[in-house]
Amino acid sequence: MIGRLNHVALAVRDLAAATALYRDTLGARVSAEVPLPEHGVTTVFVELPNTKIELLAPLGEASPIARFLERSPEGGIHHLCYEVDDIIAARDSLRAAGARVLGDGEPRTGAHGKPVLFLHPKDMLGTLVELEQV
Ligand SMILES: CC[C@H](C(=O)O)C(=O)SCCNC(=O)CCNC(=O)[C@H](O)C(C)(C)COP(=O)(O)OP(=O)(O)OC[C@H]1O[C@@H](n2cnc3c(N)ncnc32)[C@H](O)[C@@H]1OP(=O)(O)O
Ligand SMILES: [Co+2]
Repeated sequence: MIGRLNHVALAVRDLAAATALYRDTLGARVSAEVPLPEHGVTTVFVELPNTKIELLAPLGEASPIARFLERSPEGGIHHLCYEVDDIIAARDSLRAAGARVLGDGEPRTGAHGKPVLFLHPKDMLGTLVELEQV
């Protein structure tokens, strides 16, 4: 079912500083900031040869990463995103296995314009998992 690792997401307080660290200190290629108000975050993608790092900053009052940053003020690894061929088949199979799909269970359009879903961290070894249909 799951395929390539599409990205590893880091929640950060200061997106400009995080972008400068990856661009200037780590010498990586980084995208422009992209606000995703429907997801309550602003994102920057760090392009690596074998995957991407998604830098996430809260956007708006109801950001889903706000409490994460309250718990971890320095930021930290927020989620892993795996690619799937068929997100509905994956969702239904995971539900049958007892995993909780977050939100209303319907895929939403993610940062890459593709359908995404999230699985509860408590069902995924303590790690928030995102699935992206490619
Ligand atoms: C889709 C656009 C873009 C893309 O790549 O395309 C993105 O990735 S956007 C990313 C931001 N959006 C989301 O993360 C949506 C899914 N996330 C959620 O719905 C929430 O973050 C949720 C429900 C996972 C946690 O929300 P919150 O922290 O407010 O809930 P709790 O405080 O009640 O936490 C419950 C329980 O889970 C633990 N937790 C929370 N977040 C994480 C995490 N990222 N990794 C691991 N564990 C997490 C938290 O510590 C609580 O544990 P407990 O033992 O009960 O204290
Ligand atoms: Co993501």
